[in-house]
Amino acid sequence: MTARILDGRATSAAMLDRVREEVAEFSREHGRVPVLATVLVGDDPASHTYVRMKANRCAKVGMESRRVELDAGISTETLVKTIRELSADPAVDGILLQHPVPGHIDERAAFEAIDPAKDVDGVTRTSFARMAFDEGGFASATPGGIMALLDAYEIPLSGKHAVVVGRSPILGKPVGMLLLARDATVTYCHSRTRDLARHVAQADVVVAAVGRPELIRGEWIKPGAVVVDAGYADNRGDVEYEAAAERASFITPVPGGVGPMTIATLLAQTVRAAREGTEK
Ligand SMILES: Nc1nc2c(c(=O)[nH]1)N[C@@H](CN(C=O)c1ccc(C(=O)N[C@@H](CCC(=O)O)C(=O)O)cc1)CN2
Repeated sequence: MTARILDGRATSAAMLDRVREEVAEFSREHGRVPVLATVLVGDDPASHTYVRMKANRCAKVGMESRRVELDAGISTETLVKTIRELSADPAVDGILLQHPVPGHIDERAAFEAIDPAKDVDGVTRTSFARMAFDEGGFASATPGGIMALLDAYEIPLSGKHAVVVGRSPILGKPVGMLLLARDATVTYCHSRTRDLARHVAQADVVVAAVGRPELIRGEWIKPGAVVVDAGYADNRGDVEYEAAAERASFITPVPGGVGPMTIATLLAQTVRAAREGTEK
């Protein structure tokens, strides 16, 4: 079997076309465009690239982005204060704090300073709980993007065994919850899992979200499985792509799979936040 590609570039482009229309409609109705504030701490080149990509995509759909760049040495208190100010600013609709922040900063405290109504990246406890209870909060951007990609290809999930490799709060954990909400049977694997290969080999759907290039060997993939690779370290996936593609029915490439869907989801959720903000 040779897998069909789950094309995140094409799917996200279609999503962004819809976002562009929604932005135009919002602008006609409210006389302004939605605003996404991005907060970046420090000099990590990859993080700078991702924030720049987000700002570029905002411009392409007619949305405004406001970039806040902070010195690597700032304290948690200063970061929290900056984010609280953005949360209180009526001109800002959505807030994104680029992960990771430098090690001395309490990232959780910084995430929690985001008003849940503006948490378009789905990183707060409130968003997580709303996701877990299926109460319509903002999804974490990458998990939301993964679900949108699976839906675009009409991949059935109900009753399927999904194995999520990784348990980070903004990726592995929430994607498992979203799969569970769609009636998949979910197994989480992580760094202490014994015999990862055995678990992966049982999966109808594999979501690789560990950030360790090619950790998942192609020969582990069950023939016909759907493989979603959310790895992005150095633009390399967590899955041994060529070998996995020989066995899978569908597979995401890296680049061109999950990454573009992450940004499209972030922007879609920003327009939604802007709309919901005006309904209050
Ligand atoms: N606050 C957040 N921080 C981080 C997130 C996140 O969702 N929220 N995810 C990652 C990084 N990330 C977004 O921030 C991200 C990574 C990769 C891509 C992407 O589209 N990659 C392209 C390839 C890159 C290129 O074209 O140069 C691809 O896969 O095709 C988007 C977003 C960690 N931090």
